[in-house]
Amino acid sequence: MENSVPLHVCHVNKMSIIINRSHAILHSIAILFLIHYRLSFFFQHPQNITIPTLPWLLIFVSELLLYLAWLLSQSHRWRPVYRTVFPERLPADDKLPAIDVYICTADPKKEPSVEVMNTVISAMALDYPPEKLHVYVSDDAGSDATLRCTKEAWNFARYWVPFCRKYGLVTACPDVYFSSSEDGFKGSSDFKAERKKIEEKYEVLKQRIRRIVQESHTDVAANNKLDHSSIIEVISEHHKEKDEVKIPMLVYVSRKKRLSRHHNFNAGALNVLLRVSAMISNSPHILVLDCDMHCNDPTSARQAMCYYCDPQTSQSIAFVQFPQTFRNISEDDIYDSQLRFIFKIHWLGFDGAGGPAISGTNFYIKRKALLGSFTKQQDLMTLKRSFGPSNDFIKTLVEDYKPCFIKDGESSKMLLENANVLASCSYEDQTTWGTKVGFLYFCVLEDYFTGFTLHRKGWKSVYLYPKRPQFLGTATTNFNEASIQWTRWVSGLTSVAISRFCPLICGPLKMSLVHLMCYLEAACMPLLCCLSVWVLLLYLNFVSSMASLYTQRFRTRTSSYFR
Ligand SMILES: O=c1ccn([C@@H]2O[C@H](COP(=O)(O)OP(=O)(O)O[C@H]3O[C@H](CO)[C@@H](O)[C@H](O)[C@H]3O)[C@@H](O)[C@H]2O)c(=O)[nH]1
Repeated sequence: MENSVPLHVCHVNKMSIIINRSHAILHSIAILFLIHYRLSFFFQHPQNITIPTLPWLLIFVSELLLYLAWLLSQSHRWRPVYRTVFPERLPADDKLPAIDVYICTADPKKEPSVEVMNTVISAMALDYPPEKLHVYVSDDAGSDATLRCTKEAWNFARYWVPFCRKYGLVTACPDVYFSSSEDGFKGSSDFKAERKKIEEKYEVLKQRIRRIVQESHTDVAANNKLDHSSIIEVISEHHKEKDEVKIPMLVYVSRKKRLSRHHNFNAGALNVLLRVSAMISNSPHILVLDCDMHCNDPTSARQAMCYYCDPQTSQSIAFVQFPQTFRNISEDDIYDSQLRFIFKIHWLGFDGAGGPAISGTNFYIKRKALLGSFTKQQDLMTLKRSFGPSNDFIKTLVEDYKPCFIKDGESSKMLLENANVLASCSYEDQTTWGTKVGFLYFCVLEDYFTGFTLHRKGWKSVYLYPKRPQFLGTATTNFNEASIQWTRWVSGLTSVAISRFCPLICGPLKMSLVHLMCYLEAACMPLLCCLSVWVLLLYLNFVSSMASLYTQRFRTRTSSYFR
């Protein structure tokens, strides 16, 4: 495709760059003076040294750690950029590439089903050709209730999606749409009547979901979320009647789980989806969503495609990241649940340096970046060693391969059986899944580590921060939840910082120094801050023991004086 007008532009804010860099230089000069001051203490004549050396050294080490943390944090301020896209300039719908949407859920008791189904419905309502959009729900709990709710959601989507398309709704999530007064009092009488009808259907959907969930709570033989077989169901094929308006395909996937096996959390679920979806739709692009993160605006897919449809960027860009925005933020937000410092500051600088890290959810990623692409001439045995024994899956790795999973509206039984094998817990044994291909398992933050590995290999990424939030989720709002989440993130980042994958050791392959510093800052910041505090505590400990020593001496002297 040849475009005389660009599909996207990148703006560099020169003024903020000048201010940030001047501040960095001035600050560095001040730091150099401080280092000189501290160091000169050690080169004094021993007779002039009146202060004990150890506390001086401890303070100095602590300061050095904080200087290093400050230096790394400058990487985000070095070249912040923001981007604008022009989706209206995209080629015609028939030329757009297909997209698979992955929505992962793990526990129907902790993750409210109404919310999860709203995410599913909003993804189905994305403004994209329906035959090129396939939505996959991964249910790690293997819950019958979630499967039944997904079917109900599909039923509702048959009315909701055409309604959104017909009236060009800007809110794709039914719960948000109906709970706000958006469009409620405007529009023609036809629109108002139709809106009322859909709203009633939505109320029925909510009631049904709640009933299903209640029944599952009272069901004695409820599923064991840690031990169950795999289930793959193409929801749409159960409805044989022909709908006038096409809606995206919806597939329910629950991977096999056994108590004796490690399942690698979200990354494990995503890798199963990568394999199963390859057999069904094999779309070249994938949108990953957490189950509590609904599509707030239907245009995100077209916005992301502005990079993938541009021949100049399509080969190098692995993923397009959108920020995480939340709808349940309190006015005070004392724990910064919005993560403003990440999504409003750091990611803009990360983008200017080579591309942001993957943020777990809200990103469009290229299948090729995760799996590689191969020709028919590739050695089959080598591929099997890497991707596992399934011939059918290996066929899907060949570029532009289209699986014939669905024929005349029905899925092929044999391919469905094969897809179940791909979702078994032993499929990844003796393969490179999670170590070299797919989402990587090395640390609990699969997003950070997978993004870092892609950048190390030379892939780029972009950060899109449009005015209207494209995705909206629920944030942690109390101390308990926030501390659990932060503990997981910090321990994940620290495990990378102290491993052989520390960006300092294995980073500088195909990344710029500033980009490397961005990754290094994320990995090392918790460690650097803790270490500096630890050294300071050592110092305080030293000071207090010295103080008690002096008080003791003083007491002994004064008591001997009065005797
Ligand atoms: O074994 C698991 C664990 C989690 N999930 C799903 O993964 C998503 C994220 O998990 P959550 O426990 O909510 O983690 P958060 O800390 O809220 O999520 C952030 O951090 C994670 C890495 O720790 C990323 O995977 C997420 O995408 C990112 O939003 C949710 O939809 C879960 O249902 C699974 O499917 N299987």
